Amino acid sequence: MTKGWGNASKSKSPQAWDRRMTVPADAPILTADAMRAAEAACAAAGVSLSELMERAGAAVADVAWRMAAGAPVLILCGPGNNGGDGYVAARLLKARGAKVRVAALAPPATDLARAARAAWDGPVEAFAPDTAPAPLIVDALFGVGLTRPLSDEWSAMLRRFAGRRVLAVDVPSGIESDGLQDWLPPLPAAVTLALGALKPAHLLLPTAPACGRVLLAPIGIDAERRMRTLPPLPPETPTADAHKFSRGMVLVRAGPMKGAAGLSAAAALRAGAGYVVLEDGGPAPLSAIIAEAPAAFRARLDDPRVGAIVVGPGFPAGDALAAAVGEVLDAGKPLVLDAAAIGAALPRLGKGTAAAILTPHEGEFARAFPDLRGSKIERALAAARRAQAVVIYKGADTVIAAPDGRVVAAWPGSPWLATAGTGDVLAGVCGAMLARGGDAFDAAVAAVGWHIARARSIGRGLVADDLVKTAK
Ligand SMILES: NC(=O)C1=CN([C@@H]2O[C@H](COP(=O)(O)OP(=O)(O)OC[C@H]3O[C@@H](n4cnc5c(N)ncnc54)[C@H](OP(=O)(O)O)[C@@H]3O)[C@@H](O)[C@H]2O)[C@@H](O)CC1
Ligand SMILES: Nc1ncnc2c1ncn2[C@@H]1O[C@H](COP(=O)(O)OP(=O)(O)O)[C@@H](O)[C@H]1O
Ligand SMILES: [K+]
Repeated sequence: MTKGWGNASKSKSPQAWDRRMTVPADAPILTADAMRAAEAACAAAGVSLSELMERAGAAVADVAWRMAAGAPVLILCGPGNNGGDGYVAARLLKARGAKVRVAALAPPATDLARAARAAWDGPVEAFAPDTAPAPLIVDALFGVGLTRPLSDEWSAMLRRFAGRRVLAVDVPSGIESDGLQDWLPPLPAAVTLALGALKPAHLLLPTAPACGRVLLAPIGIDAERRMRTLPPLPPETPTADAHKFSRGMVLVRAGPMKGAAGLSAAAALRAGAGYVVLEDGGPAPLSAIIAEAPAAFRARLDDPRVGAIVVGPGFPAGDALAAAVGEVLDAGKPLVLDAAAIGAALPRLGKGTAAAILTPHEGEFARAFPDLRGSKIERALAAARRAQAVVIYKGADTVIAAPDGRVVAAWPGSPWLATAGTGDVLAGVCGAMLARGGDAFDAAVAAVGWHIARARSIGRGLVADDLVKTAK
């Protein structure tokens, strides 16, 4: 990833988390290249690009109409097709009776944008340092075609509108949509209307907070579903004939910091595992956890009812961890590997080992996969392929990736999770979801969804124990 904040962002501090930062659930995500391929497929299937732009502009006009609520609108148009969407929206808003002004940064440079400009019958101002603002600004300057940071001059012109309500078309201008650069936009948006699909930058740091509330206008693009946003949580009700072992049995291997493994074990129980065994148990938030001495725990590794083993929480790197990881890998059961257990297991993963979920945070990821480059999505995918395991690359912008190319981006989570021990909880929840049987990627997605939903329902004052102490 390119370091430095680009010209646009020198004076910016991170935006406070805001409840209005939302994204649609289970929505497709496309890179700029994939977007262009989808656009070409549409054209091949008989939907013209001008029809796509008309649909995009109509969706922008709809959202702008509601946001403006009768107040004047200023639409800023760039030279490309993002600007084209702006001209279409201007025409449709004017036809609905809205008070619309258009200011252009440069003349239209594509055939589509030229046609959209020609169909707008109102005046076009030059976007300049003295352009008068309006209560609603529609940012249609640059979308997925941005190839370099905005100039200082344009950034300053945009910054003058800070504090106004801003609707960004596709992405706030200045953002590199694939999430490869950390350029921040000079004018963050209250609402971003993603066209056809969400883009990685809507869901990854540092750009996601600047997109505000992200809405999706489908516009008829047939986006493949390999990459998507977090789906709604599946129902958790046990089947009528459930018994404790059919709901999944989870083993949690403890290290020297026993509280961490205790949290994982409690989380596995709370997330629906029917039976949870904690090796050499120390303090644990729930007394329903079965604590066993190391010898008895080792004997358990062969128990055919075991659905998943969790190792890593509270277990620093060293010989003891290497031995513990070796034993659980030999057991051939589905695994959750957290913290230093990831690096310890890596050389053996994918060589006939059972399904595994790895749960690295940023530092652990960098230690285990120091050579990987690209966006967080690309790095998570490359790690998953290398380890032949599902990777939950944690953080405020958690990304879940599978070796077969599936990705779920979980932005926005809950910032109340930024407290010690919540990663131990996530590892235990992964254990519960994995122990149900089924696909490890689906288990990881369900675990992240459970974790975030639980954190949101608790909110202010959350400590890791709260995630597991009560059913609600
Ligand atoms: N795909 C779809 O299905 C649909 C896409 N649609 C819309 O199209 C948008 C993509 O349009 P796009 O490809 O024309 O690119 P766009 O973002 O308008 O910018 C390109 C222009 O900006 C210029 N330029 C770039 N960076 C610059 C900089 N820093 N400073 C100055 N100039 C810079 C660049 O010039 P160049 O780099 O060639 O010098 C070029 O002239 C997409 O986001 C969506 O809104 C919808 O209409 C419907 C369906
Ligand atoms: N700002 C944030 N927004 C959403 N989730 C967060 C944020 N900060 C941390 N998290 C989540 O909290 C958990 C923290 O895990 P980790 O760093 O391993 O903590 P620990 O090792 O203390 O248990 C992860 O699931 C991470 O995704
Ligand atoms: K834009």
